[in-house]
Amino acid sequence: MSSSTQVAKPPSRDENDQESHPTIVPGASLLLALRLSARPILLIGGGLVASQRLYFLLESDAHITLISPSPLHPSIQHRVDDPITSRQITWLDRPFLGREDSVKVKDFDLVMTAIDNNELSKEVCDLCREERVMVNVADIPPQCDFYFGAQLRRGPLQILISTGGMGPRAGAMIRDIILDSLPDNLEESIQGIGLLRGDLRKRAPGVGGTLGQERMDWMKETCDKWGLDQMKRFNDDSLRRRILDQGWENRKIIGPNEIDTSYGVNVRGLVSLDKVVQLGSTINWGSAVGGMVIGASVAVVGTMYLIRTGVIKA
Ligand SMILES: C[C@@]1(CC(=O)O)C2=NC(=C\c3[nH]c(c(CCC(=O)O)c3CC(=O)O)Cc3[nH]c(c(CC(=O)O)c3CCC(=O)O)/C=C3\N/C(=C\2)[C@@H](CCC(=O)O)[C@]3(C)CC(=O)O)/[C@H]1CCC(=O)O
Ligand SMILES: NC(=O)c1ccc[n+]([C@@H]2O[C@H](COP(=O)([O-])OP(=O)(O)OC[C@H]3O[C@@H](n4cnc5c(N)ncnc54)[C@H](O)[C@@H]3O)[C@@H](O)[C@H]2O)c1
Repeated sequence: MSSSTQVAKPPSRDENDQESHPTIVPGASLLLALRLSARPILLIGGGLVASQRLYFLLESDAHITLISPSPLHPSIQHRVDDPITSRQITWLDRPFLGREDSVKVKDFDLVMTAIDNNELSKEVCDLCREERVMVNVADIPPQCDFYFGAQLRRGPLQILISTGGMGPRAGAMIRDIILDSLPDNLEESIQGIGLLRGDLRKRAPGVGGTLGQERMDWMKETCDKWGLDQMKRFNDDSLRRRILDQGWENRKIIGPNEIDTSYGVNVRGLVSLDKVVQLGSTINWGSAVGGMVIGASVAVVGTMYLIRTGVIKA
């Protein structure tokens, strides 16, 4: 890693941790994930660049007011004609008139222009500054409040590459390198961890405080212990229940090798009877019932093991 590499890492809670005060290297963009569901967005222009903007706006569930005279780029026309996506688009088939236009930038959360008219782009930009509306001007990067970037999406995972306006093509190439190096089934793992977080929040609701801190610490350590690949197993309802019963309820971090698949009998060597009894006393039996179908078959194997090792008399 080169000395100028910045790994985005928030300051830690440890006040003595030197990494809590990383050097500030100015000039970066603030990378965010905008949540635009049903938000009004103004898109001016109907060519190739506007068609790319429209695609990402549709995926983010925004409502787009599109101002551009016919003919539209075929991909935009397709979205306007498609009954599913057309609900998200209000198309005004005419040129935008700048300051004189009846459509006002102040009525939108974001404005994007992708037109082949530099003077009009500057005017749109001025209007947005006056109203403090964030604007992307495809043909004048220095006037942009935000840039697009090369993107990839795999289910809930989204990655955006920015080169700070230096080399959009290089950004796309870097995106392809990342795409090739991503492990398979990543979206399944992310889905799984989302389900575990959801279940944990049901057991330990609320915001902040000691419980919130415990919840975050437990979640962090559990993620680290399972690792990205194994997290896909969290999609299994009964496994999640067991991790929460055995781990969270006892404030313990249970890894993939320690998960007790039978509740009463740990097939991986928890053969001491007091441990079995101890474990039994901490079981949330209500939740355990759901895990019984899978647990039962493993318990048979486990019981035979205990018999063979002499812990249980046949
Ligand atoms: C990443 C991507 C996302 C997207 O647009 O959605 C994107 N440009 C892409 C492609 C691309 N754009 C251009 C080429 C031709 C080759 C070339 O010129 O390099 C190619 C290559 C191609 O088409 O493969 C021409 C170009 N681009 C800009 C200008 C205006 C100017 O520089 O003056 C001109 C005309 C220059 C001229 O006339 O000479 C400006 C911007 N383009 C940005 C993003 C922002 C900075 C991103 C960053 O920081 O990396 C920024 C600053 C503003 C913005 O658009 O937000 C998308 C790839 C997505 C993908 O493939 O997935
Ligand atoms: N940011 C980027 O990634 C990127 C990439 C390539 C080009 N560009 C720049 O973006 C601009 C748009 O590129 P393009 O390839 O989409 O161009 P294009 O010529 O395909 O499309 C321009 C569109 O703007 C519409 N338009 C013109 N005047 C208008 C007005 N007054 N109101 C509404 N719509 C109007 C046209 O009808 C057309 O649909 C160009 O200036 C280009 O230099 C940016």
